[in-house]
Amino acid sequence: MTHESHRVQMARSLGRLLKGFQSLTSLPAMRAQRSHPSACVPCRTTVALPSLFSFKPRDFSLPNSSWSSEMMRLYDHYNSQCEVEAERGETRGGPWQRLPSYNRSLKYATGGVYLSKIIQSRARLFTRNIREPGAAFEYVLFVNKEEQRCVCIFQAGHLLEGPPGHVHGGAIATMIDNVTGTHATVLSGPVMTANLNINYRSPVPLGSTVLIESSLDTKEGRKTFISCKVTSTDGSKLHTEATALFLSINVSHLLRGG
Ligand SMILES: CCCCCCCC/C=C\CCCCCCCC(=O)SCCNC(=O)CCNC(=O)[C@H](O)C(C)(C)COP(=O)(O)OP(=O)(O)OC[C@H]1O[C@@H](n2cnc3c(N)ncnc32)[C@H](O)[C@@H]1OP(=O)(O)O
Repeated sequence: MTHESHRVQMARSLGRLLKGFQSLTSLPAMRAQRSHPSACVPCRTTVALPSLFSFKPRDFSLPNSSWSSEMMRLYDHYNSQCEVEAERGETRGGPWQRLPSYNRSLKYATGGVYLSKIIQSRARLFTRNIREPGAAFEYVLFVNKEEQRCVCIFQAGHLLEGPPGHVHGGAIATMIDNVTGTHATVLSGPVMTANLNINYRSPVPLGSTVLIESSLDTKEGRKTFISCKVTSTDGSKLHTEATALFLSINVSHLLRGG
């Protein structure tokens, strides 16, 4: 296989992946697969995966034993407001949809097994590359398409320390980029971060659970502008504020190395 045909195949694979990711929010239902004993929401169903996934990879956005009771309470709160499948495949109620989260992109895309062997065998999504539950980034994202906003429930583990007892600013920036970037992808398809502006207002205690909320400011041509804030779970404390600009890209942009 020539270098050029590798690139073409990878472009196709990435294109399918991004399309699949975006179409997730328009699937009949983003059903909750629950694995935590204390979770008690009415919809006990399985996760809907896009057809491009050839087998079931681990969905990191589902509860695990490291999740605090506050993390579980908020997960249940949003999960219980998620779209559920009613009879005959129709959907019922629920303004929110939970976004599943995997640690390898290409491996699970059609053709990705081949590509992953050559190019991507060791690549992992930055925020999902530590196996020990609770050690680093524990989070789940919910999207509200009508209100064009996202909510992420984030529990910061002990490996994310910056100032003693508090979360590293780079880890907070990573999560803001992750949440706003995912939100922009849902709204606009393939994008890359062009600008990220962050004001750190108060430190985030290590081990705590916080809310990261993002909302669409405006879309202008290829540009998607998003605002974001990190707060305590009761909303009383503002930890961080950010604005971000995402530019829509053609996937070939990634293959050219930018
Ligand atoms: C990739 C898709 C991933 C999707 C995954 C789906 C599966 C989901 C799984 C898991 C979710 C995880 C989600 C994580 C998300 C993380 C996202 C990141 O961290 S991305 C890495 C950091 N970003 C970079 O490395 C970009 C580097 N920069 C570039 O590549 C280029 O500069 C780029 C693409 C941003 C723009 O380049 P140009 O050539 O396409 O566009 P030009 O012509 O320069 O600009 C177009 C317009 O935008 C303005 N512009 C460009 N940069 C600007 C800036 N920094 N500030 C303000 N305006 C800017 C320009 O002034 C111009 O505006 P006028 O059309 O004239 O009005």
